[in-house]
Amino acid sequence: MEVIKQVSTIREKVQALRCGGKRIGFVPTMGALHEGHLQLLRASAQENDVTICSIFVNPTQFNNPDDYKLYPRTLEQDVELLKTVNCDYLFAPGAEEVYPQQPLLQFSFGPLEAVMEGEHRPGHFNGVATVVSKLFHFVQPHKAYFGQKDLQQVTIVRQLVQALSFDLELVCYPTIREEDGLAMSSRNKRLNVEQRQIAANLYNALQMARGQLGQKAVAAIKEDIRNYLNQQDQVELEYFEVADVNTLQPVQDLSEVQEVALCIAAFVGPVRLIDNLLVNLKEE
Ligand SMILES: Nc1ncnc2c1ncn2[C@@H]1O[C@H](COP(=O)(O)OP(=O)(O)OP(=O)(O)O)[C@@H](O)[C@H]1O
Ligand SMILES: CC(C)(CO)[C@@H](O)C(=O)[O-]
Ligand code: BAL
Repeated sequence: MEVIKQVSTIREKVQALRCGGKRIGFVPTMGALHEGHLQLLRASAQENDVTICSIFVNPTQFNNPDDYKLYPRTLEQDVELLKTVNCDYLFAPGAEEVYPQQPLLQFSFGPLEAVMEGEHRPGHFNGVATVVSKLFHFVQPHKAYFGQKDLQQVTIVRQLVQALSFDLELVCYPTIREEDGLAMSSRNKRLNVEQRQIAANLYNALQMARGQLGQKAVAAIKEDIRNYLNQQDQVELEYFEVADVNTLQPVQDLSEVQEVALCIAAFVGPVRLIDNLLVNLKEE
């Protein structure tokens, strides 16, 4: 596997690959790789001639300076993991490569960014859209791989791809979980042993909500989830939402939708985690 740090080098490499008729799969990440990332990388290696992974902890998408400063960075370990999944190139640029000038772009995703992560992390999706657009230009993938754990992100990126006519296929893979149900996440590395155990309650809460869907009104389910998580030490719920899976807008009346996304964001100790479950109401 070749590690590339410069934008000019990745551009040259990609141009040569495309001229040679190679199909490029791309997995953008912020590193501290885990099985969730590896699943995306394996899929890319299977479905494309060449796989490029990027690792860039993108400053413009962090609304909280501590979150940026403390984000896990494990590059050496990541390189070893990437070799195990047949990744061909790691693109790991510095911030000065990606942002030679202050980015001034303003994206607008309408109602999609007014809820959940967009509402609670001001500027977050502007930063994601900026860096993903740049990465797509640098890497020019035929296929780009994202995870369902960041459901709102993949929905926004889908809108971005359409709006800017990126010539690529976007694919989304299901959330990989630990044995107790906790969604794998790089930020889990910041949890201490006690917080790591407590964190599984986010998944328990989602399962509890799923079980109540046919029995209770949305408002009552939300109240139960808030009460359940309030009882847990070191957990502070930021939001729990029942959203239409297509628009991610809050659902009041379950009879009006076919499939919902149960979405949660909560602090466990100092670490903010998110998770979601998709539920097809007609199949429940
Ligand atoms: N548990 C998971 N299952 C499937 N895909 C995942 C999982 N965790 C992350 N991904 C996907 O991997 C890609 C890179 O994500 P990222 O590097 O931010 O990792 P992360 O684990 O989501 O970290 P964090 O949530 O702490 O930022 C994203 O498309 C993300 O949705
Ligand atoms: C897509 C992404 C790599 C953009 O920085 C990031 O938001 C992530 O890792 O999900
Ligand atoms: N994993 C999504 C990117 C972020 O939390 O900033």
